[in-house]
This record gives sequence, C-alpha cells and structure tokens, in this order.
Amino acid sequence: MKNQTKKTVPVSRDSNKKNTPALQNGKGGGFNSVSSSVQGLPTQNQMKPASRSSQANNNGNMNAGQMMEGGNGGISSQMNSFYGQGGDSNIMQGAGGERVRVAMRVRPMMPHELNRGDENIITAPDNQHVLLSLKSGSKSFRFNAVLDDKARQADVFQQCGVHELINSALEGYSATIFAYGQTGSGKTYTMSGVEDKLGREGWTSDDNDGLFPRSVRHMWESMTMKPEQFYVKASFLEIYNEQLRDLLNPSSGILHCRWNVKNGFFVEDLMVVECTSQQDLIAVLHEGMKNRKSGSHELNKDSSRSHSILTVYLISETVSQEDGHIFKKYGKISFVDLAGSERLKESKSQGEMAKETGSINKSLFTLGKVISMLSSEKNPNNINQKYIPYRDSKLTMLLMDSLGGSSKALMIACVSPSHMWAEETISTLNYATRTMNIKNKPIIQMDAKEQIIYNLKREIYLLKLENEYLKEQVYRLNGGKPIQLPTGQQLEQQFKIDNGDGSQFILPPIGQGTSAQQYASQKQFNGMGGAVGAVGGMSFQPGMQMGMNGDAGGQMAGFRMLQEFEFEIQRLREENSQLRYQKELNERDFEQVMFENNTLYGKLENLENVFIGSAIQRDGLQSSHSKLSQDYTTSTLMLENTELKKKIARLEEEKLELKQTIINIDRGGGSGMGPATALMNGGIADMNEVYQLKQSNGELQKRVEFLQKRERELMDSLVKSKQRQ
Ligand SMILES: Nc1ncnc2c1ncn2[C@@H]1O[C@H](COP(=O)(O)OP(=O)(O)OP(=O)(O)O)[C@@H](O)[C@H]1O
Repeated sequence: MKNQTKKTVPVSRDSNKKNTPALQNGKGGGFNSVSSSVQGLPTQNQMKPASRSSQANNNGNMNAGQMMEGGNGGISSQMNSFYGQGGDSNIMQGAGGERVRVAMRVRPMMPHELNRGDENIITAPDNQHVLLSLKSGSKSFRFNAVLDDKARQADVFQQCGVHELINSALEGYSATIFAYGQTGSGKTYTMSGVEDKLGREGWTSDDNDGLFPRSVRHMWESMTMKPEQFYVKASFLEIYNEQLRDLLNPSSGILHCRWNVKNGFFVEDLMVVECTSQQDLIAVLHEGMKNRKSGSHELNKDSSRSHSILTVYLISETVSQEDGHIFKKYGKISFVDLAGSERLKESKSQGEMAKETGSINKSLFTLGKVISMLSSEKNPNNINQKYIPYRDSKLTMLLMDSLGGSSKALMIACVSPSHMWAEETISTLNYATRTMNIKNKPIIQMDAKEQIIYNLKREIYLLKLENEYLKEQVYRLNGGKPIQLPTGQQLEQQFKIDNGDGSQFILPPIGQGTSAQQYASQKQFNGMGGAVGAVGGMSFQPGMQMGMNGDAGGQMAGFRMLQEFEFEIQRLREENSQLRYQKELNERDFEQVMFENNTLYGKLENLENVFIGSAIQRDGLQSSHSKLSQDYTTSTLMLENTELKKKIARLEEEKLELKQTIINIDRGGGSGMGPATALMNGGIADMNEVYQLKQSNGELQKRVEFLQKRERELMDSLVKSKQRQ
C-alpha cells in the first residue's frame, strides 16, 4: 500500500473503465466473516489508486440549444438563474432545495458518570422532541429524529434515514453524514463503532457496528438489485491541526486543498482506492482508523484529535439500448467524524494537545460561522445574498458542497446525558437547530461537463460575494474614500496573468473593469485554433467542446461560453486577490499608525508629567489596539499623529529653553557670575528647585533617548516586514 504511487483525487469522473474491475454483483464474501484484508489493508490487486481523469475525451449528451441560450444570456443573467428556478444547464435540480436533515442522539451514561452520581438531564418525549432539564428551567428542541440513550446502532441507521441517503448516492447524488458534538459524546461510536476496537486485529462485526459498516452492507445489497454497473472507490483523510493527511497513505505527508472547475474543492494527491468487495470498504475504515490521530484526555481515553472524512464514490454506468451510448453517474457518500470540542480546563489538555484543541475549536468555530450565516433568518434563501467564509478553514472548504451546496446532508448531533455537560449540550443543540435551516440544492452528478458548468457558475457566484465583502472592508478601512488599489511594478508583476503563449495579460485596477471580452482580446484568443485557457488547474482544449454533438458552430459557442466563465473567474480571482492585498495594506497602515500614536502618547505623557505635573487627557481617543473602533480609520489616526507630533515638538522646544536656562544659571546667568551670585541676583530663588529641574531634565533626556531608540527599532522592523512581503 505504502509503495503505491498515489496520483489521483478526487475520484476520476471519467473512470478508467478498462482498469477498473466491475463490481461482482454482491459476491466477495459475507460481511460478517471479515477476511484477512480487514486486519491489514487489502493487497495491491484488490485496491489500486484510481487513474487521473482524462478530460479530453468527454462526449456528453448536453443539449446544444440550452447551452447556446445560456451563453447568449451573458454571465450575469446566468448567475441570476443559478439558484433560482429553471437553471439554464441540464443538471437535474431538486425543486426549491432540500433542508439539511438533523438527528440528535443521546449516549447512555458512562460508568464513571454513574459512579460520580451525575444526573441525567435529557428526556425524549417522542422521536422528534427532546427536553433538557436545566437549573434555569426546561428547554425543548425539535429535530428530524431524536434517539435517546436506549437507541441501538441499528435504530440510528434506520431512523436517521441513512438508507435513503445511500439510495440517493447510488442514483448519482452526493450525500454527507456528519457527526457533531463535544468530546466523548459518541460521534465515533455512532459513525463507525467502538473506537478502541476499530483498526485492531481480530475485529468482528456485531451490534456495535456504526453507520459506516451498516451503510456498506446496505450499499452492496442495493447495488446487486440494480441494473447499472457500479464501480466503487474510497478515500479517507483527516484534518489535523488544519493540515490534511491521507489516512490510507500516511507517508504522503501534508496534502493540499485545491479548487478546480471539475471538482470544486478537492484534496490533491489523496489516495483513492478501488473496492471490489464489502471487505475492501471495511478495510479502508480500519486502515484509516488505525492511522487517525487520537489521544487520551480526562474526558475520553480514545479521543479523536482530528476531523476525518471517509468518502465512498459510486460510479454507475448504464448502456443505452438504442445506440449503445454509456451514461455515467457519479454518486458519492461521505462520512464525517468531527473532532470534539472540549474545554481545555475540563479535559486538562496540555502542550501539543492544547494546541490541537485550539485548532479543533478554530475549525469548528468556522463551521459554526458558516452554518449560522447559511441559516440566518435574514437570509431565508440561505446562500443568495451573503458572503460565506467557507475558505476560512480546510474543514469548511471540504464541506462546502454539503452545506448550502449540491449535496444531500445529514447531521447527527451527539450529546451526553450528564448534567456536567449541560452547557456543551445546549451549545450542540443550538448548533444543530441552526443547521436545520440550511437548504441545499441536491443535483445528480451525471456528467463531467455538466459538473464543470455547475462548478464554474458556483465559483463565479461565490467569488462575486467575496468581492463585494472585500470591497466593503477596504472601503471602511480606507475611511470611506474611494478604493485605490496598489500600483507599481511589484504589484503589476503580481497581477500578471500568463496567457500560456508567451504573452502576458496585466489586470487593470478595479473600477476600470476588465470584461471577459477585453481579457479575451488581450489574450488574442484564436477561437478553435488551439487556444488553451487555464483556470484552477483545468484546461479547455479543442477536443473538449461542451457536448455540442459535432456541430462546429455549436462547439465554438460552447467553447466560448466556457472561456467567458473562465475569464470571469480569473478576473474575479485577481480582483479579489488585489482587494485582499489592499485590505492587508490598510490594516497594516492602521496598526502601524496606531502603534506610533501610542508611542507618541507615551512620550507626551512623560514630557507633560515633567513640565505640567500630570499626564495629558487623550480627548476620548482610543489608546490600545484592542479598542479599535469600527470607524476609527487610518486617516483619523494620521491626523491624531500630526497633532501629537506638534505637541511634542512644542514641549521639546520648551525643554531646550529650560535646558539653556539651567546652563546659563550654571554659568552664572551668562554674566560671569557664579550660581550663588545669580541666585542672589534673583534668577531663581531656590537652589533646590534648580537641582530638581536638573534631575528631571536628565530623566527626561533618558526617556527621550529610549523613545527614540524604540522608534528606530520600530522603523527597522517595519522596513524588514515590508521587505519580506
Ligand atoms: N450509544 C452508546 N452506547 C454505548 N457506548 C457509547 C455510546 N456512545 C458512546 N459510547 C462510548 O462512549 C465513549 C466515547 O465515545 P466516542 O469515542 O464515540 O466519543 P467521541 O464523541 O467520538 O469523542 P472524541 O470527540 O473525543 O473522539 C466510548 O467508549 C464509546 O464506546
């Protein structure tokens, strides 16, 4: 296994049929008699990495007329119909979308909880309601399914409708099941089974089997009843400390999350193995579980320290009776076991484990943000108007399709019944309640070409939202002034796009607007003449015109439409990256001036303390970074900065005058007289005062020197950080 070359992921849409053994109509050993392949990974000829898909040979069944209409409508008109009714591609859409289903499961009290005398605070009056008895009163929640502490694994499979999701995946839909909940609440038990038995020698199937083994069994049984030919593949990854690792090939190190038109977000170089029997899939589960990061802390001795995603790809082929044409569908089902969110104090995690907890909580926090934005009441249609921060964590990037995307989804919220975890339980149930508001638009993944169109449109849509959001941010940070993006050679270099033919396209600043047409003309696009556009790792090549059934005009139009999409995505990407850059610059300017002002305030305080005897009032201005106000812009800070500098200059002058006076006094007032004479002559009446002034002047001098040194250091570090950029 480890020696295999790993090349592919996501699974090849255009699966290499010749190399892929067809499913043996359910043969391959009984599920209960686990073969030797379950103890270790299957042998090489049982599991091979899928081959990289070939995009050039797609012959689709897309309707040329529909495509032409879409193309004529221009990008924005296509955008409008994207989430509305009557989309312009022939991707099959569920009418009006489908909500994410949410089930809640309460695990039984654990022996240590019973020994401690914990109270059970959860009751389930029926199979859709749950009641929490809290100190503050009782609280009721409603979900699609509620499973109390007596529910068996088989009940969970049945009542959560997992078999329906599998049937959908077999029909070509994508489906995701994810378990959410605090540490030790039963997520791994629900998804896979007893954690400390998984991945161990001598594992046997029993009543403790979680959703995955049960799903495999159902999947296999269903496939044997269907007329289609199925190809089954699987991958298993974990997100540990925000890094992606291949659980089937751990030696591959850290993997990267990429986006392309064909697959949306995917994990590059993840191993996808072919599975020709139920045992192969079970072996995938065990091998992955063996390699998964786990740790022991006070709340769970076998705590999963990472988020894991086990995906089964179900590729079906039907041969047309009429013309022998092969229709393919690309269903898949993912089983996501999220890491638990524990309180550091309670779990007594330390060192490396505390760091893990930090990143577990961070990605769950982003997941929470995504869920709450998608489910917000102000946004009843969920994803039509908002920028959703999917890109803020690997987890949300990979779950993008399941939350507000084209996948069917089921969340299982796991909770402990103990009163000790009341706070966590409420938080989990609130999370779950919000998730129920999320609507997806499940689609059957029929053909790579349709998927490409869908992905292109969705990416354009999401980039536009991000673009608006970033513009708003830059505008705010810029004190409401028009956005001026950075210019200059360095930036120009940064925003040059390689046309792939030796020439380069330079993106003009925002506002001057680069239309796809402009881009195309700069790019000197030659129609069918071998032009290759590259976006997100995908190439559009002459052999790949979008299902235009050999009609040259139609092919050209389809090709141009894809080019338009591609240009628009490229343009938005570049514009967003400029905006992100500008946002960072503004934020840094802001911080720098704020820092300088704080230093100046310190200086001023010292000077005024010496001369006036009390520190200055800051006229209500903010004094620390932590108090940054939303409308406190760089320009107001600059003004403040100038004022401060003036004040300091004035005080420095006074300080010099004073110094001169003291020198004069020392020299006898410049009249040749000694200090005593000068005093006697009424220059300064009190020797003590002179002494004190001299002393404070010395201190002042030291402070100013110190501040000047700090300023120099600051300048140096700023110069260095600018050079590093
Ligand atoms: N419904 C249940 N019936 C019996 N035992 C259960 C049940 N749910 C959980 N357990 C047991 O409780 C313990 C913790 O469960 P599990 O490891 O699944 O929690 P988890 O939510 O995955 O935790 P973490 O996030 O820390 O990995 C395990 O010993 C598991 O076998």
